[in-house]
Amino acid sequence: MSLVSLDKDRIKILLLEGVHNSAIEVLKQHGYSNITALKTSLNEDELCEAVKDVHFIGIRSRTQLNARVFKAADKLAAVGCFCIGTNQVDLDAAREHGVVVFNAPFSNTRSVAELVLAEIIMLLRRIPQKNAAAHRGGWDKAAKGSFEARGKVLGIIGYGHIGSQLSILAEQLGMQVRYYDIETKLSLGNALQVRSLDELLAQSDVVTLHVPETPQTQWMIGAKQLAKMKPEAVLINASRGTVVAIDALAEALKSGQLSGAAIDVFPVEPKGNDDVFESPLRGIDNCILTPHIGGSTEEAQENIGIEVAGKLVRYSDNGSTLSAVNFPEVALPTHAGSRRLLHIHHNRPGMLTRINQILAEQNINVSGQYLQTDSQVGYVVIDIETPPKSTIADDLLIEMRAIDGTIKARVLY
Ligand SMILES: NC(=O)C1=CN([C@@H]2O[C@H](COP(=O)(O)OP(=O)(O)OC[C@H]3O[C@@H](n4cnc5c(N)ncnc54)[C@H](O)[C@@H]3O)[C@@H](O)[C@H]2O)C=CC1
Ligand SMILES: O=C(O)C(=O)COP(=O)(O)O
Repeated sequence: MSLVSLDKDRIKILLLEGVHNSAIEVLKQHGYSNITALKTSLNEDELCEAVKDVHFIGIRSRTQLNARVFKAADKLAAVGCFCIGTNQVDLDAAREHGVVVFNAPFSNTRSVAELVLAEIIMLLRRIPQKNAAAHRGGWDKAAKGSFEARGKVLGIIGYGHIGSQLSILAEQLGMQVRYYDIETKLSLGNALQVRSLDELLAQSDVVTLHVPETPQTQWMIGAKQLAKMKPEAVLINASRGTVVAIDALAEALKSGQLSGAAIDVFPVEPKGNDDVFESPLRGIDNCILTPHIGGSTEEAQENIGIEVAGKLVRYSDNGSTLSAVNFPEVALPTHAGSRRLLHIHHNRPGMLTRINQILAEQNINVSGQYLQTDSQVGYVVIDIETPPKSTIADDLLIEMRAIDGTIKARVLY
Protein backbone atom coordinates (compact mmCIF):
# COMPACT_ATOMS: atom_id res chain seq x y z
CA MET A 1 0.00 0.00 0.00
CA SER A 2 1.30 3.45 -0.88
CA LEU A 3 1.89 5.78 2.02
CA VAL A 4 1.66 8.82 -0.21
CA SER A 5 -1.13 11.28 0.61
CA LEU A 6 -4.62 10.30 -0.45
CA ASP A 7 -6.21 11.42 -3.69
CA LYS A 8 -8.02 14.67 -2.99
CA ASP A 9 -11.48 13.17 -3.40
CA ARG A 10 -10.69 10.73 -0.58
CA ILE A 11 -9.65 13.47 1.83
CA LYS A 12 -12.63 13.82 4.19
CA ILE A 13 -13.64 17.27 5.36
CA LEU A 14 -16.26 17.92 8.04
CA LEU A 15 -17.65 21.44 8.38
CA LEU A 16 -19.86 22.28 11.38
CA GLU A 17 -21.91 25.26 12.62
CA GLY A 18 -23.03 26.52 9.21
CA VAL A 19 -19.62 27.50 7.87
CA HIS A 20 -20.27 29.77 4.85
CA ASN A 21 -20.62 28.29 1.39
CA SER A 22 -17.61 30.30 0.25
CA ALA A 23 -15.46 27.77 2.13
CA ILE A 24 -17.02 24.86 0.26
CA GLU A 25 -16.48 26.66 -3.04
CA VAL A 26 -12.78 27.24 -2.30
CA LEU A 27 -12.30 23.61 -1.26
CA LYS A 28 -14.06 22.34 -4.39
CA GLN A 29 -12.10 24.68 -6.67
CA HIS A 30 -8.96 23.02 -5.33
CA GLY A 31 -10.25 19.51 -5.92
CA TYR A 32 -11.59 18.66 -2.45
CA SER A 33 -15.08 17.28 -2.96
CA ASN A 34 -15.54 14.89 -0.03
CA ILE A 35 -17.19 17.48 2.21
CA THR A 36 -19.90 17.03 4.84
CA ALA A 37 -21.39 20.31 6.05
CA LEU A 38 -23.71 20.50 9.08
CA LYS A 39 -25.63 23.53 10.35
CA THR A 40 -25.09 22.78 14.05
CA SER A 41 -22.28 21.96 16.40
CA LEU A 42 -21.85 18.42 17.83
CA ASN A 43 -21.42 17.41 21.46
CA GLU A 44 -18.35 15.56 22.72
CA ASP A 45 -19.63 12.02 22.11
CA GLU A 46 -20.99 12.90 18.68
CA LEU A 47 -17.70 14.57 17.80
CA CYS A 48 -15.61 11.58 18.90
CA GLU A 49 -17.65 9.43 16.52
CA ALA A 50 -17.75 11.94 13.67
CA VAL A 51 -14.03 12.77 13.58
CA LYS A 52 -12.80 9.17 13.34
CA ASP A 53 -12.02 9.16 9.64
CA VAL A 54 -11.95 12.91 9.05
CA HIS A 55 -8.78 14.64 7.75
CA PHE A 56 -9.87 18.26 8.11
CA ILE A 57 -12.51 19.75 10.38
CA GLY A 58 -13.99 23.24 10.21
CA ILE A 59 -15.74 24.73 13.26
CA ARG A 60 -16.88 28.08 14.66
CA SER A 61 -16.97 29.25 18.27
CA ARG A 62 -19.40 26.67 19.67
CA THR A 63 -17.69 23.33 18.97
CA GLN A 64 -15.41 22.17 21.77
CA LEU A 65 -12.43 20.20 20.48
CA ASN A 66 -10.85 18.72 23.61
CA ALA A 67 -8.13 16.14 24.21
CA ARG A 68 -10.59 13.25 23.99
CA VAL A 69 -11.77 14.39 20.58
CA PHE A 70 -8.19 14.68 19.29
CA LYS A 71 -7.44 11.20 20.61
CA ALA A 72 -10.38 9.85 18.63
CA ALA A 73 -9.33 11.75 15.50
CA ASP A 74 -6.34 9.70 14.41
CA LYS A 75 -6.47 10.85 10.78
CA LEU A 76 -6.97 14.54 11.52
CA ALA A 77 -4.35 16.81 9.92
CA ALA A 78 -5.77 20.27 10.61
CA VAL A 79 -8.58 22.25 12.23
CA GLY A 80 -9.99 25.40 10.67
CA CYS A 81 -11.63 27.76 13.18
CA PHE A 82 -13.87 29.83 10.92
CA CYS A 83 -13.83 32.63 13.52
CA ILE A 84 -11.31 34.59 15.64
CA GLY A 85 -11.46 32.79 19.00
CA THR A 86 -9.59 29.51 19.38
CA ASN A 87 -10.41 29.05 23.09
CA GLN A 88 -12.85 26.26 22.12
CA VAL A 89 -9.91 24.14 20.92
CA ASP A 90 -7.40 22.44 23.21
CA LEU A 91 -4.45 23.81 21.24
CA ASP A 92 -1.87 21.82 23.21
CA ALA A 93 -3.71 18.54 22.65
CA ALA A 94 -3.96 19.39 18.95
CA ARG A 95 -0.21 20.04 18.75
CA GLU A 96 0.52 16.83 20.68
CA HIS A 97 -1.36 14.94 17.97
CA GLY A 98 0.39 16.81 15.18
CA VAL A 99 -2.81 18.68 14.26
CA VAL A 100 -2.38 22.21 12.94
CA VAL A 101 -5.00 24.82 13.92
CA PHE A 102 -5.85 27.86 11.80
CA ASN A 103 -8.30 30.74 12.37
CA ALA A 104 -9.42 33.99 10.74
CA PRO A 105 -7.90 36.71 12.90
CA PHE A 106 -9.48 39.79 11.28
CA SER A 107 -12.37 39.04 8.96
CA ASN A 108 -15.28 39.68 11.34
CA THR A 109 -13.79 42.45 13.46
CA ARG A 110 -15.55 45.33 11.66
CA SER A 111 -18.89 43.56 12.08
CA VAL A 112 -18.42 43.34 15.85
CA ALA A 113 -17.31 46.97 16.11
CA GLU A 114 -20.38 48.15 14.16
CA LEU A 115 -22.78 46.14 16.31
CA VAL A 116 -21.26 47.50 19.51
CA LEU A 117 -21.48 51.05 18.20
CA ALA A 118 -25.17 50.58 17.51
CA GLU A 119 -25.69 49.10 20.98
CA ILE A 120 -23.96 52.05 22.63
CA ILE A 121 -26.53 54.43 21.14
CA MET A 122 -29.45 52.11 21.88
CA LEU A 123 -28.43 51.65 25.51
CA LEU A 124 -27.70 55.33 26.17
CA ARG A 125 -31.19 56.14 24.87
CA ARG A 126 -32.81 53.33 26.94
CA ILE A 127 -34.28 51.86 23.78
CA PRO A 128 -34.35 48.21 24.97
CA GLN A 129 -36.76 48.97 27.82
CA LYS A 130 -38.82 51.50 25.80
CA ASN A 131 -39.07 48.98 22.97
CA ALA A 132 -40.14 46.21 25.35
CA ALA A 133 -42.76 48.49 26.95
CA ALA A 134 -44.17 49.50 23.55
CA HIS A 135 -44.54 45.83 22.56
CA ARG A 136 -46.71 45.41 25.67
CA GLY A 137 -48.80 48.49 24.85
CA GLY A 138 -46.76 50.91 26.98
CA TRP A 139 -45.78 54.46 25.89
CA ASP A 140 -42.64 55.59 27.71
CA LYS A 141 -42.10 58.98 26.07
CA ALA A 142 -39.57 60.60 28.41
CA ALA A 143 -36.12 62.14 28.18
CA LYS A 144 -35.11 61.23 31.72
CA GLY A 145 -32.10 58.91 31.73
CA SER A 146 -31.66 59.13 27.94
CA PHE A 147 -28.38 60.58 26.71
CA GLU A 148 -26.47 61.41 23.55
CA ALA A 149 -23.28 59.44 22.92
CA ARG A 150 -21.48 62.70 22.16
CA GLY A 151 -19.12 63.62 24.97
CA LYS A 152 -19.62 60.39 26.93
CA VAL A 153 -16.70 58.26 28.05
CA LEU A 154 -16.35 54.90 26.33
CA GLY A 155 -14.19 52.44 28.26
CA ILE A 156 -12.80 49.64 26.10
CA ILE A 157 -11.35 46.57 27.81
CA GLY A 158 -8.99 44.91 25.31
CA TYR A 159 -7.62 47.30 22.67
CA GLY A 160 -6.92 44.76 19.94
CA HIS A 161 -8.35 44.46 16.44
CA ILE A 162 -11.94 45.00 17.55
CA GLY A 163 -11.38 47.40 20.45
CA SER A 164 -9.18 49.72 18.41
CA GLN A 165 -11.60 49.82 15.44
CA LEU A 166 -14.44 50.62 17.79
CA SER A 167 -12.30 53.38 19.28
CA ILE A 168 -12.08 55.14 15.90
CA LEU A 169 -15.79 54.73 15.14
CA ALA A 170 -16.81 55.97 18.60
CA GLU A 171 -14.62 59.07 18.33
CA GLN A 172 -16.46 59.94 15.13
CA LEU A 173 -19.59 60.08 17.29
CA GLY A 174 -17.82 62.47 19.63
CA MET A 175 -17.16 59.96 22.41
CA GLN A 176 -14.08 60.20 24.62
CA VAL A 177 -12.27 56.88 24.48
CA ARG A 178 -10.32 55.30 27.34
CA TYR A 179 -9.03 51.78 27.26
CA TYR A 180 -7.46 49.17 29.47
CA ASP A 181 -5.18 46.49 28.02
CA ILE A 182 -2.53 44.28 29.59
CA GLU A 183 -0.15 45.33 26.81
CA THR A 184 1.03 48.84 26.01
CA LYS A 185 -0.83 49.77 22.84
CA LEU A 186 -0.68 52.43 20.17
CA SER A 187 -3.57 54.77 21.01
CA LEU A 188 -5.50 55.71 17.89
CA GLY A 189 -7.03 59.17 17.52
CA ASN A 190 -7.40 60.78 20.94
CA ALA A 191 -7.88 57.54 22.89
CA LEU A 192 -6.06 57.25 26.21
CA GLN A 193 -4.78 54.08 27.82
CA VAL A 194 -5.51 53.88 31.55
CA ARG A 195 -3.39 51.97 34.04
CA SER A 196 -5.94 49.73 35.69
CA LEU A 197 -9.27 48.09 35.14
CA ASP A 198 -10.67 49.83 38.22
CA GLU A 199 -9.69 53.23 36.81
CA LEU A 200 -11.47 52.43 33.56
CA LEU A 201 -14.61 51.21 35.34
CA ALA A 202 -14.77 54.33 37.51
CA GLN A 203 -14.43 56.75 34.54
CA SER A 204 -16.67 55.20 31.89
CA ASP A 205 -20.28 55.80 30.95
CA VAL A 206 -20.12 52.78 28.66
CA VAL A 207 -17.88 49.78 29.28
CA THR A 208 -17.31 47.28 26.48
CA LEU A 209 -15.30 44.06 26.55
CA HIS A 210 -13.06 42.90 23.70
CA VAL A 211 -10.66 40.44 25.33
CA PRO A 212 -10.01 36.80 24.41
CA GLU A 213 -11.04 33.97 26.74
CA THR A 214 -8.02 33.23 28.90
CA PRO A 215 -7.52 32.21 32.54
CA GLN A 216 -6.95 35.94 33.30
CA THR A 217 -10.14 37.15 31.62
CA GLN A 218 -12.39 34.49 33.13
CA TRP A 219 -15.07 36.23 35.27
CA MET A 220 -13.03 39.47 35.11
CA ILE A 221 -16.29 41.40 35.52
CA GLY A 222 -18.15 40.23 38.64
CA ALA A 223 -20.18 41.89 41.40
CA LYS A 224 -17.10 43.72 42.72
CA GLN A 225 -16.24 45.24 39.34
CA LEU A 226 -19.87 46.10 38.54
CA ALA A 227 -20.05 48.00 41.82
CA LYS A 228 -17.08 50.11 40.68
CA MET A 229 -18.89 51.32 37.57
CA LYS A 230 -20.58 54.73 37.50
CA PRO A 231 -24.18 54.61 38.69
CA GLU A 232 -26.40 54.00 35.65
CA ALA A 233 -23.52 53.16 33.32
CA VAL A 234 -24.01 50.47 30.66
CA LEU A 235 -22.05 47.30 29.93
CA ILE A 236 -21.52 45.53 26.62
CA ASN A 237 -20.01 42.08 26.21
CA ALA A 238 -19.39 40.68 22.74
CA SER A 239 -16.17 38.88 23.69
CA ARG A 240 -16.71 35.57 25.49
CA GLY A 241 -19.44 34.41 27.83
CA THR A 242 -17.01 33.48 30.59
CA VAL A 243 -15.72 37.05 30.98
CA VAL A 244 -18.79 38.41 32.80
CA ALA A 245 -20.41 36.76 35.85
CA ILE A 246 -23.91 36.61 34.47
CA ASP A 247 -25.82 36.27 37.78
CA ALA A 248 -24.11 39.37 39.17
CA LEU A 249 -24.95 41.25 35.98
CA ALA A 250 -28.60 40.18 36.19
CA GLU A 251 -28.73 41.53 39.76
CA ALA A 252 -27.10 44.85 38.79
CA LEU A 253 -29.61 45.31 35.96
CA LYS A 254 -32.63 44.43 38.09
CA SER A 255 -31.58 46.74 40.91
CA GLY A 256 -30.96 49.66 38.54
CA GLN A 257 -27.29 49.85 39.51
CA LEU A 258 -26.56 49.57 35.78
CA SER A 259 -28.96 51.26 33.38
CA GLY A 260 -28.54 48.63 30.68
CA ALA A 261 -26.44 45.95 29.05
CA ALA A 262 -25.99 44.29 25.68
CA ILE A 263 -24.80 40.71 25.82
CA ASP A 264 -23.91 38.64 22.74
CA VAL A 265 -21.99 35.77 24.33
CA PHE A 266 -22.93 33.43 27.17
CA PRO A 267 -21.21 30.87 29.40
CA VAL A 268 -23.35 28.15 27.79
CA GLU A 269 -24.78 28.70 24.33
CA PRO A 270 -27.25 26.54 22.42
CA LYS A 271 -25.75 23.98 20.04
CA GLY A 272 -27.82 25.23 17.13
CA ASN A 273 -30.84 27.34 16.23
CA ASP A 274 -33.34 24.65 17.25
CA ASP A 275 -32.18 24.51 20.88
CA VAL A 276 -33.66 26.61 23.68
CA PHE A 277 -31.62 29.55 24.97
CA GLU A 278 -31.47 29.54 28.79
CA SER A 279 -30.08 32.52 30.72
CA PRO A 280 -30.72 34.47 33.94
CA LEU A 281 -30.82 37.55 31.68
CA ARG A 282 -33.98 36.42 29.89
CA GLY A 283 -36.89 38.71 30.64
CA ILE A 284 -34.80 41.67 31.80
CA ASP A 285 -36.04 44.55 29.67
CA ASN A 286 -32.97 46.78 29.91
CA CYS A 287 -30.72 44.06 28.49
CA ILE A 288 -30.22 43.53 24.76
CA LEU A 289 -29.70 39.81 24.18
CA THR A 290 -28.24 38.70 20.87
CA PRO A 291 -27.43 35.08 19.89
CA HIS A 292 -23.65 35.38 19.45
CA ILE A 293 -23.99 37.25 16.17
CA GLY A 294 -21.27 39.89 16.64
CA GLY A 295 -19.40 38.46 13.67
CA SER A 296 -22.42 37.12 11.81
CA THR A 297 -22.71 39.30 8.74
CA GLU A 298 -22.78 38.15 5.13
CA GLU A 299 -19.55 40.02 4.45
CA ALA A 300 -17.64 38.62 7.42
CA GLN A 301 -18.79 35.03 6.98
CA GLU A 302 -18.03 34.99 3.26
CA ASN A 303 -14.54 36.39 3.85
CA ILE A 304 -13.85 34.00 6.72
CA GLY A 305 -14.93 31.05 4.56
CA ILE A 306 -12.46 32.04 1.84
CA GLU A 307 -9.64 32.82 4.26
CA VAL A 308 -9.76 29.70 6.43
CA ALA A 309 -10.56 27.27 3.61
CA GLY A 310 -7.56 28.79 1.79
CA LYS A 311 -5.33 28.04 4.77
CA LEU A 312 -6.55 24.42 4.92
CA VAL A 313 -5.95 24.01 1.19
CA ARG A 314 -2.42 25.42 1.43
CA TYR A 315 -1.56 23.07 4.29
CA SER A 316 -3.04 20.10 2.47
CA ASP A 317 -1.47 20.96 -0.90
CA ASN A 318 2.02 22.07 0.11
CA GLY A 319 2.42 21.72 3.88
CA SER A 320 2.38 25.46 4.62
CA THR A 321 1.57 26.26 8.26
CA LEU A 322 1.85 30.03 7.84
CA SER A 323 -0.41 31.81 10.38
CA ALA A 324 -1.18 28.59 12.31
CA VAL A 325 -2.08 29.39 15.92
CA ASN A 326 -0.52 26.34 17.61
CA PHE A 327 2.30 25.26 15.34
CA PRO A 328 5.73 26.28 14.06
CA GLU A 329 5.22 28.29 10.86
CA VAL A 330 6.83 26.73 7.81
CA ALA A 331 6.38 27.51 4.11
CA LEU A 332 8.77 26.07 1.56
CA PRO A 333 8.58 27.01 -2.15
CA THR A 334 7.97 24.03 -4.42
CA HIS A 335 11.00 22.58 -6.16
CA ALA A 336 10.13 21.27 -9.62
CA GLY A 337 10.56 17.52 -9.96
CA SER A 338 10.85 16.96 -6.21
CA ARG A 339 8.80 14.85 -3.82
CA ARG A 340 7.77 16.49 -0.54
CA LEU A 341 7.83 14.87 2.90
CA LEU A 342 6.47 16.30 6.12
CA HIS A 343 7.77 15.25 9.53
CA ILE A 344 6.20 16.42 12.80
CA HIS A 345 8.05 15.45 15.95
CA HIS A 346 8.56 16.23 19.61
CA ASN A 347 11.15 18.97 19.91
CA ARG A 348 14.14 16.94 21.09
CA PRO A 349 17.80 17.32 20.25
CA GLY A 350 19.00 15.29 17.27
CA MET A 351 15.68 14.83 15.40
CA LEU A 352 16.86 16.55 12.23
CA THR A 353 20.15 14.67 12.36
CA ARG A 354 18.25 11.34 12.46
CA ILE A 355 16.07 12.38 9.53
CA ASN A 356 19.06 13.48 7.48
CA GLN A 357 20.98 10.32 8.37
CA ILE A 358 18.17 8.28 6.82
CA LEU A 359 18.30 10.44 3.67
CA ALA A 360 22.11 10.17 3.49
CA GLU A 361 22.06 6.39 3.99
CA GLN A 362 19.67 6.08 1.02
CA ASN A 363 21.84 8.46 -1.01
CA ILE A 364 18.94 10.88 -1.52
CA ASN A 365 19.61 14.41 -2.63
CA VAL A 366 17.68 17.08 -0.73
CA SER A 367 16.53 20.00 -2.89
CA GLY A 368 14.97 21.98 -0.04
CA GLN A 369 14.48 21.62 3.68
CA TYR A 370 12.91 23.88 6.27
CA LEU A 371 12.62 23.13 9.98
CA GLN A 372 10.85 25.25 12.56
CA THR A 373 10.34 24.38 16.19
CA ASP A 374 8.46 25.73 19.14
CA SER A 375 8.96 24.64 22.74
CA GLN A 376 7.03 21.40 22.14
CA VAL A 377 7.06 20.46 18.48
CA GLY A 378 9.33 20.46 15.46
CA TYR A 379 7.96 20.55 11.93
CA VAL A 380 10.18 19.93 8.93
CA VAL A 381 9.29 20.03 5.25
CA ILE A 382 11.74 18.18 3.03
CA ASP A 383 11.90 18.18 -0.76
CA ILE A 384 13.84 15.24 -2.17
CA GLU A 385 14.99 14.45 -5.67
CA THR A 386 13.49 11.08 -6.53
CA PRO A 387 11.78 9.89 -9.71
CA PRO A 388 7.99 10.51 -9.58
CA LYS A 389 6.83 6.87 -9.43
CA SER A 390 9.63 5.39 -7.34
CA THR A 391 8.76 3.78 -4.03
CA ILE A 392 11.76 5.41 -2.36
CA ALA A 393 9.56 7.99 -0.64
CA ASP A 394 7.43 5.20 0.86
CA ASP A 395 10.51 3.39 2.15
CA LEU A 396 11.84 6.62 3.62
CA LEU A 397 8.58 7.30 5.32
CA ILE A 398 8.57 3.92 7.05
CA GLU A 399 12.04 4.66 8.42
CA MET A 400 11.15 8.21 9.42
CA ARG A 401 8.01 7.09 11.24
CA ALA A 402 10.18 4.71 13.26
CA ILE A 403 12.33 7.56 14.63
CA ASP A 404 11.65 7.84 18.35
CA GLY A 405 9.80 11.12 18.99
CA THR A 406 7.92 11.16 15.69
CA ILE A 407 4.33 12.41 15.96
CA LYS A 408 3.31 12.27 12.30
CA ALA A 409 5.11 11.84 9.00
CA ARG A 410 3.73 11.69 5.50
CA VAL A 411 4.62 12.08 1.87
CA LEU A 412 2.64 15.01 0.52
CA TYR A 413 3.30 14.41 -3.18
N1 LIG B 1 -19.23 38.13 19.46
C1 LIG B 1 -18.63 37.68 18.39
O1 LIG B 1 -19.26 37.20 17.46
C2 LIG B 1 -17.16 37.78 18.30
C3 LIG B 1 -16.38 37.73 19.43
N2 LIG B 1 -15.01 37.82 19.34
C4 LIG B 1 -14.24 37.79 20.58
O2 LIG B 1 -13.55 39.03 20.71
C5 LIG B 1 -12.24 38.77 21.17
C6 LIG B 1 -11.33 39.92 20.80
O3 LIG B 1 -11.12 39.94 19.42
P1 LIG B 1 -9.94 40.79 18.76
O4 LIG B 1 -10.07 42.22 19.11
O5 LIG B 1 -9.90 40.45 17.32
O6 LIG B 1 -8.70 40.16 19.51
P2 LIG B 1 -7.23 40.77 19.65
O7 LIG B 1 -6.37 39.61 20.03
O8 LIG B 1 -6.87 41.58 18.47
O9 LIG B 1 -7.36 41.75 20.92
C7 LIG B 1 -7.53 41.32 22.23
C8 LIG B 1 -6.91 42.37 23.15
O10 LIG B 1 -7.19 42.01 24.49
C9 LIG B 1 -6.03 42.25 25.26
N3 LIG B 1 -6.09 41.45 26.48
C10 LIG B 1 -5.84 40.12 26.64
N4 LIG B 1 -6.02 39.76 27.92
C11 LIG B 1 -6.38 40.87 28.58
C12 LIG B 1 -6.72 41.13 29.93
N5 LIG B 1 -6.69 40.18 30.86
N6 LIG B 1 -7.05 42.41 30.28
C13 LIG B 1 -7.06 43.40 29.34
N7 LIG B 1 -6.76 43.21 28.05
C14 LIG B 1 -6.44 41.96 27.67
C15 LIG B 1 -4.88 41.88 24.34
O11 LIG B 1 -3.65 42.42 24.75
C16 LIG B 1 -5.39 42.45 23.02
O12 LIG B 1 -4.98 43.77 22.83
C17 LIG B 1 -11.88 37.43 20.52
O13 LIG B 1 -10.87 36.76 21.23
C18 LIG B 1 -13.19 36.69 20.58
O14 LIG B 1 -13.26 35.97 21.77
C19 LIG B 1 -14.39 37.98 18.13
C20 LIG B 1 -15.12 38.05 16.98
C21 LIG B 1 -16.56 37.89 16.97
O1 LIG C 1 -14.85 35.00 15.80
C1 LIG C 1 -15.15 34.72 16.97
O2 LIG C 1 -14.33 34.48 17.87
C2 LIG C 1 -16.57 34.68 17.33
O3 LIG C 1 -16.91 34.67 18.49
C3 LIG C 1 -17.55 34.49 16.26
O4 LIG C 1 -17.99 33.19 16.43
P1 LIG C 1 -18.98 32.48 15.43
O5 LIG C 1 -18.21 32.15 14.19
O6 LIG C 1 -20.08 33.45 15.14
O7 LIG C 1 -19.44 31.27 16.17
